Amino acid sequence: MTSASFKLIRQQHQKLSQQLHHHSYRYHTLDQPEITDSEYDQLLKKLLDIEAQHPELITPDSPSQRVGSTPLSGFSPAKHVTPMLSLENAFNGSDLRDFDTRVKRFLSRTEDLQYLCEPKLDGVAVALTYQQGKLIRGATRGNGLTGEDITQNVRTIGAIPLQLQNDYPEQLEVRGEIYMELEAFRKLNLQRREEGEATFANPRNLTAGSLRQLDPKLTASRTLTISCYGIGAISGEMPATHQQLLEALSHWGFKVNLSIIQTADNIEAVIDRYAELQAIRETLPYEIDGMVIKVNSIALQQELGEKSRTPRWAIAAKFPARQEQTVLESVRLQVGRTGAVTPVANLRPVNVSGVTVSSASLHNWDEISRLDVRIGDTIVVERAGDVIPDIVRVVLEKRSGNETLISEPSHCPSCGSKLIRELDEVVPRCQNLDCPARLKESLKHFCSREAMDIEGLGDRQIDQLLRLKLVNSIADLYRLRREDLFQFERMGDKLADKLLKAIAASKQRPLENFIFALGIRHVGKHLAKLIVHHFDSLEKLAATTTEELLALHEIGPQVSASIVHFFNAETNQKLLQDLQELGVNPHKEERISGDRFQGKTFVFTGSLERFSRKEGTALVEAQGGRVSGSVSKKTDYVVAGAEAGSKLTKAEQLGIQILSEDDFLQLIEQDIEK
Ligand SMILES: NC(=O)c1ccc[n+]([C@@H]2O[C@H](COP(=O)([O-])OP(=O)(O)OC[C@H]3O[C@@H](n4cnc5c(N)ncnc54)[C@H](O)[C@@H]3O)[C@@H](O)[C@H]2O)c1
Ligand SMILES: [Zn+2]
Repeated sequence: MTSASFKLIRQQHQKLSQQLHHHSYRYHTLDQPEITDSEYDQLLKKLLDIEAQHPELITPDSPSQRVGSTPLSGFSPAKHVTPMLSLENAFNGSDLRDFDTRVKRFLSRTEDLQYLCEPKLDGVAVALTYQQGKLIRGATRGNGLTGEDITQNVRTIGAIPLQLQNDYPEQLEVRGEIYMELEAFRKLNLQRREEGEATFANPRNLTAGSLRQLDPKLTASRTLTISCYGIGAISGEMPATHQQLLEALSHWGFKVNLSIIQTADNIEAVIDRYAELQAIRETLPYEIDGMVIKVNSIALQQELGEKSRTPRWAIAAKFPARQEQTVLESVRLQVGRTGAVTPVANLRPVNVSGVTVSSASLHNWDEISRLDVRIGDTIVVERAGDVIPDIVRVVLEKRSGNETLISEPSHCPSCGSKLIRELDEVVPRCQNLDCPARLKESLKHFCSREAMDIEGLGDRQIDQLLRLKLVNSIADLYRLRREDLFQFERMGDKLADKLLKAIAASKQRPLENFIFALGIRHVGKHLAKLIVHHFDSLEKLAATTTEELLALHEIGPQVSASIVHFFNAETNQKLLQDLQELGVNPHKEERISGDRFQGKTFVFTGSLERFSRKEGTALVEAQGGRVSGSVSKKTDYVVAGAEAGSKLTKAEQLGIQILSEDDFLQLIEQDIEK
């Protein structure tokens, strides 16, 4: 090679390194990536390819040698006992076969080589330290050697045990991925979209943002959970295989994805499982961005050891990004119930990994200028967990010059009044309280299932009510007469009766539904529940102060200000009075109900002392859970009282989480406190 061409390669290497450092900082330290993960992975692969050809270019500060990025200074530093590493990447079967070859070349014996295939959850890595079974520290990965101490935030996550169970080791550091389920992510984004707040690009970003901020109340208000996949340190005996280690973790009370983890006896079986997992990716309740393959035997893991940045005994097989190119045809403006005007892109329909996509989120005008996206542009669209996909970037090579700029509107597309954008806001707002678009969104929200649950009043019917001018406010819903409804298209006697009945029935909804239905900014279903737990009646809530609200576990300054502001507004006071006069009488339900145990099955066994079986069952069912009489693979929790027998043994064999009576009550209370 001539010295001139080597110089060129060195320059290329330098440029890639700079780019990678920049993006790694944006992603790991600021939680504000500018490119997608797959674009980052491609850049890294280019760098690795150059370094494979020219090892002399590998310096200790090359992105290929470093994990993560600098920890944030707002947190106390948390030094790791053993480094938290990254994983090498594979993108296809051939990369996996290369991995298998490398592993076998390194090992002195390979007869009992077996792999473990785990889903690669896309969240934030944490190290949880336990002493004598008590959680004493939670830390982020940071740069691998030092992370951030986020103990206070981690403690608010219900799925992280504060106290371990059974025969736990005296010293233990567990590693896992904190993440947010898709449904919770979508709900939160929807709420933020309606309120004109910045939405999150994907659940990982949201998780990182919720964990790495200084107010534990904010962390607690976001429904995060965890999946544990390994350890950093352990006292006492180490299990023989990684699978046994994971089973032990589950036995001690950690959440482990046991049902989806599989062993594979050779690399072809691994590749089959990779395809299988990719096929079920869309059906999982959380985002996975690949599959992690680990050598199952701990002895073999130790023989293989680590490189500077990655272990030799594991690899991450990434899934391809769910991206396609299409054309942005036009932009429509949506007016939310708080008056926020947000832009949505109408796209030429395109199939993105099995789903037809015809619109994408543009988020807000800052985002539009950052992307420099214009009408007529060819763009890259990506599905990343949200119902509405994202625009990743503009394909500049395809720009013809005929594209038109997307300008920020000055007037409301619905009522024509002047829009105002406050300094700290990302979108402009219509200030007109009587704006038809705002009323429509408020009505839709008010009637929705999780709010007043008025069956038969969906989007279409609400459109008609407004068009026929039968309703000019939320209170008007309760003033509707039978004859009014006959102005509807295709309305018969039966249907009209049914609708009137549904409206009347909504007068007796639980208070938490009503508070949620009011559409107070920042008050989602979860907070509405919390508020009802503390204020017995609407009157008490309406008379509250910011100080009183701030004393509650999950309520911060923004939320408390918003609630007080809502009840101080004259129009809202009038609305509440009208509703009361019309007989809307929301009440506090005796037992706090929720959906925290939705899809979960409990089994009670042994003799229970703190509560009866019937009471226990009621508590589980109030949270949407199920109680069964026998233990099977489908059981999620076994609550064991004194002298529990065969059911307990079976649960232990199956690695099902076992709760003492106290653990169970703690689990129930956690929800009520939150
Ligand atoms: N978009 C950007 O600008 C940008 C910048 C930097 C990094 N990234 C992305 O971040 C990732 C790279 O960072 P990385 O070093 O964290 O590597 P990685 O995410 O590829 O792999 C390591 C991580 O995987 C996680 N993990 C999930 N399930 C696991 C399991 N079952 N077993 C073990 N680990 C598991 C752990 O948190 C671990 O730290 C890539 O996805 C990359 O695309 C993106
Ligand atoms: Zn308007």
